[in-house]
Amino acid sequence: MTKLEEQARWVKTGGAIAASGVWFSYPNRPAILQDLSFSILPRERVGLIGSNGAGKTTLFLTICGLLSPTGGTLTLLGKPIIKGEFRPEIGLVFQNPDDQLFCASVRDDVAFGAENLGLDPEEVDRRVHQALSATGVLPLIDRVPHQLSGGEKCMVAIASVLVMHPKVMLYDEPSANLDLRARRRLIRFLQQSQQTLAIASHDLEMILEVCDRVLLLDRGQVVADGKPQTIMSDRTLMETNGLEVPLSLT
Ligand SMILES: Nc1ncnc2c1ncn2[C@@H]1O[C@H](COP(=O)(O)OP(=O)(O)OP(=O)(O)O)[C@@H](O)[C@H]1O
Repeated sequence: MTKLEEQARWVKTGGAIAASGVWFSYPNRPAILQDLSFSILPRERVGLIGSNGAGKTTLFLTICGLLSPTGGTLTLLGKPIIKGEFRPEIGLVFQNPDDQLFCASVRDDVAFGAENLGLDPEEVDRRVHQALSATGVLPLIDRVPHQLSGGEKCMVAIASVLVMHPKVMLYDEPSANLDLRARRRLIRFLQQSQQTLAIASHDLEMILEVCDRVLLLDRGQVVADGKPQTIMSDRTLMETNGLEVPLSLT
C-alpha cells in the first residue's frame, strides 16, 4: 500500500488523532481549548506552535486521557479517548525529564513501562536494550537517572516511553534546556522516528527541521494549519499570534 493509499484509509477512521469541537476548561477558569477540530494522519510529524499559554500542553494532556474535555470528542487510532484509560499506543514525553524519571537506575526507569504491559522479563529486557539503543544512550543503562546531564535525561525519558512501542508520540518542548550537541542529537532522532509525531515547541527551527505540518494555536484555537515554511514565513500571521518568523526564514 502506498503512503497516499494508507492515508486515505485512515481519513475514514479519523486518522491517528482526531479532535472534533473539543473544549476544555480548568475548574472555575475560562475555556483553554475552544472548539478545536483537526486530525493527524499516521506517520505525520506535526509541530504544535503558539505563544505561552496558548494551550499546547493542555491539548496534549487531553489527547493522552489525563484530562477530560469539557466538550467535543477526541479519538486515537479510531477509538474514543477516555480519561484514565491506559492506551499504550500513545506516549507523552514531558517537558521536564525529572517528571518522567523516578527509579534508582536507567534500566529500571525504562523497564517500568514495559513491566506495566505485563510482558515477561526477557521481553522487558529486550525492549529496554532496544529503546536505549534507539535513543543512543545504551551505555547509560546502569547509571542513576538524577545524576545524568539534561541531554542524557532527555533521551532516557524518550526511551522510557518508546519501550511501550507506542504508535503515536507527543513531545512537549523536547529541546528546552538542551545544549547544541544534545539538541542536534534529538533532532536527528526525531527525523528518523517511525511513529506519528506531535511536537509542541517554541524551538521553531527544530520544528522546521523535523515536521511536515504545523498547527498554530492561539488562545485554544487552531488559527493556521499547513506547511511549516509557509506558516512560519508569514510575518503578519506569526506576529498577530505572538510569534516571530524564525531567523532561517528571514
Ligand atoms: N492546572 C491548571 N489549573 C489552572 N489553569 C491552568 C492549569 N494548567 C495550565 N493552566 C492555564 O492554562 C493555560 C494554557 O496553559 P498550557 O500550559 O496548556 O499552555 P502552553 O501553550 O503549553 O504554554 P507554554 O508555551 O508556556 O508551555 C494557561 O493560561 C495556564 O495558566
